[in-house]
Amino acid sequence: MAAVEHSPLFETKSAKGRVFYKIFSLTLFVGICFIWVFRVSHIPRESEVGKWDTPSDGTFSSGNLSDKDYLKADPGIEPPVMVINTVLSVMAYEYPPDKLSVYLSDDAGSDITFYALLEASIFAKQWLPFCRKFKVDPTSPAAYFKTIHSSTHAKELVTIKKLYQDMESRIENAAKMGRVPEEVHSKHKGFSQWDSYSSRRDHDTILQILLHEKDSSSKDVDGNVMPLLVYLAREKRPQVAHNFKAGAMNSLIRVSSMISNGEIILNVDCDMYSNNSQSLRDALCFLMDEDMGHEIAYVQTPQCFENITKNDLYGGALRVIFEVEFHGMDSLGGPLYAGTGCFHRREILCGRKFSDQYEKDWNEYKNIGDMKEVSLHELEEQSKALASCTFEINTLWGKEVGLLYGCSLDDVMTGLSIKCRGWKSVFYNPQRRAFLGVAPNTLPQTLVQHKRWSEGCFQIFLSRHSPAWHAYGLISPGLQMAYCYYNLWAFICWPTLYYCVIPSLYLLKGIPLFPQMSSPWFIPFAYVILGDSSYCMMEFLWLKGTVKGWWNELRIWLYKRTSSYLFAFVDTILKSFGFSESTFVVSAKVAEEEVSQRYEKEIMEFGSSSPMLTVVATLALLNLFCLLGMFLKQVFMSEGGLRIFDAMALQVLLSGVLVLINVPVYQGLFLRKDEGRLPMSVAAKSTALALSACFIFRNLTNWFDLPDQFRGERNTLWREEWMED
Ligand SMILES: O=c1ccn([C@@H]2O[C@H](COP(=O)(O)OP(=O)(O)O[C@H]3O[C@H](CO)[C@@H](O)[C@H](O)[C@H]3O)[C@@H](O)[C@H]2O)c(=O)[nH]1
Ligand SMILES: [Mn+2]
Repeated sequence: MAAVEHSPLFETKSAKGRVFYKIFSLTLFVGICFIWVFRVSHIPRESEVGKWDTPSDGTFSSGNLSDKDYLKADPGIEPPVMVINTVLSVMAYEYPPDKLSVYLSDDAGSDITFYALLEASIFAKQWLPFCRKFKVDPTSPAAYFKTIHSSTHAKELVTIKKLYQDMESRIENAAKMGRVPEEVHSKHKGFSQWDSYSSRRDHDTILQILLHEKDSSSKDVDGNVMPLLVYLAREKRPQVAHNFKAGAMNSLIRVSSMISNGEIILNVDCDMYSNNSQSLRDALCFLMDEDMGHEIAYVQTPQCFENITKNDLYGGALRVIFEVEFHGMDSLGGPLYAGTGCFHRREILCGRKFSDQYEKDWNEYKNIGDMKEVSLHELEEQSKALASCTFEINTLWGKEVGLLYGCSLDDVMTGLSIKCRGWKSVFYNPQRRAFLGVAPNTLPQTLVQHKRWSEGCFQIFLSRHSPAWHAYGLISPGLQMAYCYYNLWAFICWPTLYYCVIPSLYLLKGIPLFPQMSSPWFIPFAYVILGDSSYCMMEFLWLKGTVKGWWNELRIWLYKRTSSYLFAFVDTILKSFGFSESTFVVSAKVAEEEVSQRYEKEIMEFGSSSPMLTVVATLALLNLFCLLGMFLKQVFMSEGGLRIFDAMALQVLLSGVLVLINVPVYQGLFLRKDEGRLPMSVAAKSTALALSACFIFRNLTNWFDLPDQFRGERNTLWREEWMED
């Protein structure tokens, strides 16, 4: 630990093996150039199809500032107990509590979430002193109780655990019943705010200050002040766009400016908790650094997850992004704003432009809430107006101020616009994870999440903030490229789909698309394929992944590209023509017992039927049919023997790998009986689609090939019987 504490704040280290890396990437690039040359010089012309058939070608100082933590929730899928664990974890930061304010944004406006927060504010009176006394970390009670097995303070532990469990069961009961216990309801005036509530999309602003210095009861059991705690459900009306998470964040920014006006804003998703009670102080070190701090707009921590299994079936750990790519971006001006676990300067988030003269006098800061001689009730009423759904009309909120609207990745777009205003960001990746969250634990959820991400990325690419053109000259070219790399995710669906479909169909027909093994052209193909896949695997293993984990990630890589990215691409285009509306599909955070058990066992969960799963299953079957078809023909009809494997080695390899990687899909379609299998409807649709693709393709190309029907030997061997269909 000592070594960690004394490591410098800003340090630029060259990665090891840079020379090797440069040579390697250069040779890969040369290989790719050869492949392009091959492609261009080997385009089949219709009348030449026969030719293709022949096998020949082919440090911290505590200033007078206050920090706040923003969280948001939706009680159906985001259970209140999880949300209050997030809240409690950040309330217990090792930081002067009088300078810490915690706000919970509840976008569903649920009285049960409010009830849970009320309970949490009472439990916190015991929990915070307990954390201080025993140096508890993680400070999320649920997570702490899970990790602690033996302790020197067994008695206290038993007591606090019992308190927690009682609270938990009260909240869970209320959630199960769907209403707050009558006696609680009548005791706390806060609940009366729900009297005029009609639905989660139609209600007034609900705002309640649960803990505040001015309130004498807001002290913990040791008599210490507690962090400020506020519940907010912004006003929502069906006819007014609420702009999802960005809208919620902007309401919080305004409301908090009235109540506490902390200089630094930390935002955390409701499904993450603080796992490192020092991280707040560490992040402040970057922002308050005398030499560099004035350039830094935000400090981003990596998104890490608590529920990743050994071989990470859904590639949820995002290892390469957070352990390699973000560090790389850090040297080019700083990482993306990833939406959670990020410490912002309030004024920069609110639109301030960079200037060399920008200097922050941290001592100048005054807590606005304290300055006002108003009662808590008045403060609440005044703040409510700031969360009204019409407040932003004819203002720059969402356009230049606060989080930007109109994109499913509002956070990444906001981060980019901050960079374009001249600021830098910092990637802070402490050894002890700063935050831990919940990664999706079913395939459909993973695909939906990646669809939202890739769609948002593509929207940014096409928007007026595009890193490709708008950012030109405003951020470094390297950073521009890095942003474009993410922003063009959706576009990669096309080449991936091409490689999943066309070579296999041509394999079925016996037409080589790649050079044969004995041709010199084979070398660049083999080099690029082997070089790239072994490098990716090594990188994955360096990042403490397993070989199976790498294989799983490769599978998810494929599924994302062929389904999430495809749908994201199409949706983005439709949206840009006004044919479809923005949505934010909130990720589920809890799963049924059986689903969780399968997740622990790393059995792929399909469960529901969705167009994305149909695409995945269709491609899996298409490859299976093509490969089987090819083998059958080879065994039963061909006189060419194994020559096909020389002529079409790469196609056989590609189809073969696609079939192997899709084994969980075949199992889900035909072999499994549990609830997590692929539904019958998907099985029927995908089988029909894959078979029709094979037949249509055969007939189509036969139609093209008719004049050459009898030209090459292979033609006669490979085209025939299938034509009877
Ligand atoms: O209308 C909305 C929608 C979402 N949220 C909150 O936004 C957070 C993130 O939503 P979640 O469903 O958990 O999405 P994830 O895909 O898990 O989140 C990742 O991706 C999002 C962008 O797509 C980022 O904003 C998140 O920070 C990042 O963790 C949660 O706390 C939600 O309660 C709202 O407050 N209002
Ligand atoms: Mn989430």
